[in-house]
Amino acid sequence: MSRRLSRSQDGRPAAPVRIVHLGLGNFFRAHTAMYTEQAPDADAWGIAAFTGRSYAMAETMEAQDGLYTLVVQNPEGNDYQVISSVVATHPGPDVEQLLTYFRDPQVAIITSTVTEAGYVRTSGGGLDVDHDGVKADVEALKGGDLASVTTVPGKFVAGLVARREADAGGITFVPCDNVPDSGHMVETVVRDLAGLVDDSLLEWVDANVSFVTTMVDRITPGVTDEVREAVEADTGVEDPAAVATEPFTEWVLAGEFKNGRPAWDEAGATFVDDIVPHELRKLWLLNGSHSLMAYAATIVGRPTVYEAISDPTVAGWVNDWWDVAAKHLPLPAEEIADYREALLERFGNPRMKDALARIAADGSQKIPIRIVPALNAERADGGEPIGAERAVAAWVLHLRGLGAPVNDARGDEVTSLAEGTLEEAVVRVCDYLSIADAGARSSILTLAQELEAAAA
Ligand SMILES: NC(=O)c1ccc[n+]([C@@H]2O[C@H](COP(=O)([O-])OP(=O)(O)OC[C@H]3O[C@@H](n4cnc5c(N)ncnc54)[C@H](O)[C@@H]3O)[C@@H](O)[C@H]2O)c1
Ligand SMILES: O=P(O)(O)OC[C@@H](O)[C@@H](O)[C@H](O)[C@H](O)CO
Repeated sequence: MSRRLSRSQDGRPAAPVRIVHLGLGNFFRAHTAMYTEQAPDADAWGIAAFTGRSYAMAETMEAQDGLYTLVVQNPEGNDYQVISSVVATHPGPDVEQLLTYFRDPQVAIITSTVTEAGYVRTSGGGLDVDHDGVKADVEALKGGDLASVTTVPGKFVAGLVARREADAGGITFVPCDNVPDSGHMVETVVRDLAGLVDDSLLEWVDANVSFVTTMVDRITPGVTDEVREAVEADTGVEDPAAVATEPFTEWVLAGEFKNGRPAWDEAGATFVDDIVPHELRKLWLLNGSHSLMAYAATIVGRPTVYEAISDPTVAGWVNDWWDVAAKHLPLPAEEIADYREALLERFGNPRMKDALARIAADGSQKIPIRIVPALNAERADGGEPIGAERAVAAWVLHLRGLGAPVNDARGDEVTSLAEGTLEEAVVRVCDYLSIADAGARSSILTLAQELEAAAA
């Protein structure tokens, strides 16, 4: 007879809320919440977590007092750990509750994993002021109706307005999405929005708010019934909030904390002054090859990372891309070689069922930062970055309906780029991605034709 998790039965008292998290998804449960759990001062740092737009995970976790099972899928078998750092869960639309936390001087940190698209930016990196949700948030904030905001930047700014009114002191944003210079990214959207609704907030932000940049790494697939069944069979717990992940984990942070932080360093996180090499290593080598496989490997009938990397042709494409990226990474060759080797091992973990359809989502936010910088840099150096160009070619075909389905925050805009003949599609997508080099465009067309011919 299986049981459900509960704090009283599992002997896990709840810590006071000092961290608020936006985006109660799989990755947060596998990574950020786990670091807080493992910090030696975890009993002082409880997390209140909000879902995005839905209610489901908040309700599921509330029913088990925020506890959940973390499943580490080692190649040789699972490890199970009950995580207790999440002490309260709330549906994303409950902005009143979010404001209550912002008004609390004890709350010191706002973490987020809301996907790249959640920060509602233009391709230039600023707040997308033409976005309908942002426009509505501007009006709500101007009218003092803080609880009506719906976008993530809207929630951040509403929270800061509430915190200033409550004179609750310093606070730090710690975004944990796969975005380079993520602290600066959040600072930009917050400042852009604050500037539109209340200029005086900017000065208060200068004095009271800091933005920490992070590099986060732990491959966390969507949860399957197989995972939940293994938890029940092996631990006797029926846990609808269980999440499965790989053994590897990394968290690198840079920046100042205004109001303290957990001893995450003692739980394995690394604090650095210069985060750029760490970000680029991970974003280009791991996420770049992920995106390449998500588009190219699904076209040739490989639906998961494991199946893709086990196919020598796809593995060759990944290596082609890594060869391009390696030339433009500001890192010692040996470090890059070690990371490539480790990635092959991680991708080759047969127990991880990581669907490439998950990774394919929101390519409009990912291809420009994961692939295009190295592609353009190599062309500018007179090289032929075929490994990068193949990723773009595959994305063009993906937008034309081949391979993984399109699920993109800018779906209408980017699929319309790929209409018409393949030649027209390549030109429009290259314009969109700022790939101007004629040789690159011609190579992308040839590679797209080859991939189309190889489609499963
Ligand atoms: N899964 C991984 O392997 C992994 C690893 C490193 C980093 N990340 C980062 O974490 C992010 C989330 O990944 P996940 O696996 O937790 O996904 P997930 O789908 O499990 O969770 C995403 C969360 O973000 C919310 N969300 C989505 N779009 C939003 C929007 N437009 N506005 C507000 N909230 C929104 C969702 O409601 C959900 O709570 C990724 O986009 C990535 O940047 C993921
Ligand atoms: O999470 P996304 O959507 O930004 O990217 C998909 C994957 O590349 C990503 O989730 C990786 O699994 C992760 O970044 C590994 O740390």
